[in-house]
Parts: sequence; structure tokens; C-alpha cells
Amino acid sequence: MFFIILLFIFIVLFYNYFWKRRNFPPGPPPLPLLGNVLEFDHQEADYKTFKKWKEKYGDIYTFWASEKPFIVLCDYQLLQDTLVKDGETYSGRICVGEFNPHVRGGEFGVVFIDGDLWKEHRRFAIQVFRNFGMGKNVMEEKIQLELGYFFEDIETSLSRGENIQNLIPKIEITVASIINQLLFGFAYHEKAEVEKFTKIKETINKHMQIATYPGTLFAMHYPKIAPYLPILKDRYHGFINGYKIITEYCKEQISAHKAKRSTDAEPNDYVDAYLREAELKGNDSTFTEVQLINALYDIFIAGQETTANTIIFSVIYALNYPEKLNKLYHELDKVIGSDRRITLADRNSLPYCNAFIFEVQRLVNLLPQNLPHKLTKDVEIRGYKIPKNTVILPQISSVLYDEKAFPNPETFIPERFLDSEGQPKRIDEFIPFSLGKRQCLGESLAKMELYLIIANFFNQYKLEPENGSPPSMKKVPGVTVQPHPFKCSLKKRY
Ligand code: HEM
Repeated sequence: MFFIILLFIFIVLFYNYFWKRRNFPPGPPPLPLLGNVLEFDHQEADYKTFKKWKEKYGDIYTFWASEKPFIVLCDYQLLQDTLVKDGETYSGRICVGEFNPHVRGGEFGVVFIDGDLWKEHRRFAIQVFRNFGMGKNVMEEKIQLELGYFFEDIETSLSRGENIQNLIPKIEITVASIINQLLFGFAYHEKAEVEKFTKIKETINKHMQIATYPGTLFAMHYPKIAPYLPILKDRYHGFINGYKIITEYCKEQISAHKAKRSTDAEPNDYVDAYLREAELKGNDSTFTEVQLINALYDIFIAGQETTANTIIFSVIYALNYPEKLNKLYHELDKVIGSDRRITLADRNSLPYCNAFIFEVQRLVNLLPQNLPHKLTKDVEIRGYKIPKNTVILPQISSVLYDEKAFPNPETFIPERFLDSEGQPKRIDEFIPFSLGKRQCLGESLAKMELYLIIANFFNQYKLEPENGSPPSMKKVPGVTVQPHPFKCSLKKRY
């Protein structure tokens, strides 16, 4: 008996530490069944573990999430040679365990699907956004309009003598109104809508945090038994509830559109455009209602979390680096010199402001892990033969914090994006939107929002920390990182 147990242990260890890893790039030794998930720091947004592994194993290595190997690519040139030069091969996606079949009802949405369905719906989303002005003047007008409401909100508080303000909800609602208009055709201006949004936003924040807990990953791998197990059952219900509340909101919007829709009118938003496409394509198409609900869930979350949190961190970094904030004020005074609205036409005259925004994006490192891709065919990377369907993680954090490209990477230094004449300097490794065919779908909208909101906000207001101590720069972990709550003092500059 003792011999059998010993043999069993030997086989498990041999399989786990040698056999299953034999063809993959070397990486940290995984525990049986758990893999390396316990090595991640779940208290803080974790790119440090990736950094440590990169230092030890190089630009390509393997870690294990439970029994699944993740091949991590963490060098800019390697990402170019793979994701960009051989884009199609790296365009697959994996979803967390059984999330798609168990929660979404199948392979639906835009972010966690692949193949022809993903191509068709990604193309459709980009086309619709272009038609509604993404990257053009029409979109600028929409953003400027929402900025007006943002400033009005701040000034109402100022007029009540509230010089110390919590900017987080104000920024969140501004960004959410922009994406909501694109998707559903209305912004959150009325009190009832604001209250509704506030509830949904709380759900999204929690949903994004729970998504990265190891217990949730486990629950999504074993969704049939998770609801009956301690700890896992809370993760399971917490995560699924978030999905239900957000998709319920999307369903309400679809019903409202169907009720007041005229087939002759030009589409006014994504839902209109989708319903029209579904009619044109007929019953056999992939333009089904369940696909619409899931695409909306994906884009609604991706379109607000990311941009709002980046803008909030621009305030946090400005308060922590007052000398950089003063440089920004100096440029705004010199180039703009009044409280007039800054527009896209001013962009080339504001190199420091642009560099400031780039550095915020680099340092905030919004998706510390990035989303995993999947190989659509067998490939050879740096001599390793990797089979089709293997998970590939383009680890953009390791590139954004690469000491060679960004010396002193943990410090906020906007000047790194400027040459000795103070003019813009391109750094190829600046890839916050990732690379290749899965590159962020909302990149041009996000860039426009970041520039217009950040430039105008700092032009209007002088900021100081509450009680002289700047807010924490620590990040609440999640798929996208979130800020810790803070308040700051605001004064009008004009
Ligand atoms: C500061 C703002 C943003 C950042 C840093 C950001 C970053 C990213 C990253 C890193 C990815 C994953 C790329 C990969 O798989 O390699 C991604 C995907 C995606 N983003 Fe963004 N994003 C931002 C804003 C937006 C906005 C405003 C939208 C919506 C309009 C959006 C929609 C999406 C979608 C739908 C995907 C999935 C694309 C696909 O799988 O084909 N993002 N984004």
C-alpha cells in the first residue's frame, strides 16, 4: 500500500513538474491543480509578479492557471513579430471557464468570442461607431456637450461652498453618458437616470473586482458544483448577479427601442443600428437578440470603466506630482490663456498636455494582466512549438514598465514623451491599447475623450490635495484597476 501511494505521488509530481511542461517555454513551477494562481498578489493590482517572472525567465515564459498553460509574451519586438506580423494566428480568445455557455447562454458578445462571429460583430461595432462620428467632429461635439454638464456639476458644488469635492462620481457619469449615448441614445442628465446609473456603476465596480478573484475563476470552471461549496458559492452568486443586473439594464433599453422604433428613421444609436441590421439580414443571421444583449454588456463595461478610471488617475497623479501639474498649467496659460473650450484643433499646440496624458496611461497600466488570446493554429515562437488553442497572454504591463524604454518606470515623468526641444517623442513601446487584431476596439473614442476631458478640466480648475496630503496612488485590483476614494480642493482658474 505504502509503495502504491509513493508511486502515485511520484507519477503526479512527474506529470506536474516535468511531463506537462516539457514542450512549453520554462516558467515558475506550478502546484498540482492550482498552478501558479496563488503567486499573484490579490490585494494590489499585480504586475509585480509578471515583472519578477520576466526577470527570471525572459521575454517568453509559461505560467499555469489551474491546469491551463498561459504562454506570456512580454517584449515589444516579440509582440510585433507575433500579434502584428501574424495577426490572424493570435486573434483567438479564451473565456473564463464555462462563463459563455453557463452565464451568457453560448458564444456571444464581442470581447470573449472569436472566429467568424467575432469578426462580423467587431466589424459591425467599428462601422456603427464610425457612422456616429467616432474620431470625427460629431463625436467631439458630443464630448464637449458632456463636458459642459461635468463643469456645471462641479460649479453647482462650488457655489454651495463645497471647495473640497469627490470627483470620482462626476467623472464616471461624464464618461458613462458618452458611451451610453452611442449605445442607447441618451445621457444621464435627469436625477432619476443619475440614480439608476449610480446603482449600475456600483454593480460594475464590484463585478470587475470579483472577476479576478481566484475563487471566481474556479467557480466559473466548475459552475455546476460551485453554488454548493463554501466560499465558491459567494463568488459564484456575486459574479453572476453582476452580469444579471447589467444585462437587465441592456434588455430594458432594447425593449424601449423596439417600442418606439420607426423602420424608416435613420439609426440614432447602436441598438437602432443593430435592430435594423437584424431586419435586413433576416432570421438566419447571427444578429440575434441574445448576441445584442451580450455585445452591449461588453461594450458598455469596456467603454466606461477604462476611460473614467484613467481620467480619475490623471487627477491622482497631478496631486502627487505638483511640479508636473504646474508645468501643465504653464503650457495651458501660454497656449490657451483663457477659459475657452480646448478643442481637437489645439492638440498639436499642447505637447506637454499630450505627454502628461500618455504618462498617465502608461503609469496607470489599466489592464495589469491584459485579456488572454488563443492560437488559431500551431506556431513556433522562439524555437518552441506551441499547439493550436494554447492561451497566449500579450503582457502589455511588462512593456509599459520596461526599464529600457521607460527608465525609472514607477515614477510619473511626462517629459519622457518629449524631445530636447519639448516636441512630441514617439515611443513604440507605449501600447496601452495592446496590438494586433484584438487591439482595443474603442481606441480612437478613448483617445478623444482622454484628451478633451483632461485638457479642459485642468484648464478650468486649480487643484490641491485635501488637507495638504495627496491621495493614494495605490490601485484597487480588478480586470481594470480602480482608484481608492479621495477628495481634493478645487478652485476656478478664471
Ligand atoms: C483608456 C481607455 C482604454 C484602454 C486603456 C483600453 C484597453 C484595451 C485593451 C488592453 C484591450 C485588450 C486588447 C487585447 O486583447 O490584446 C481592449 C479591448 C477592448 N476594448 Fe478597450 N480600452 C479603452 C477604452 C475602450 C472604450 C472607450 C471602448 C468602447 C467603445 C473599448 C472597447 C473595447 C472592446 C470591445 C475590446 C475587445 C476587443 C476584441 O476583443 O476584439 N475600450 N481595450
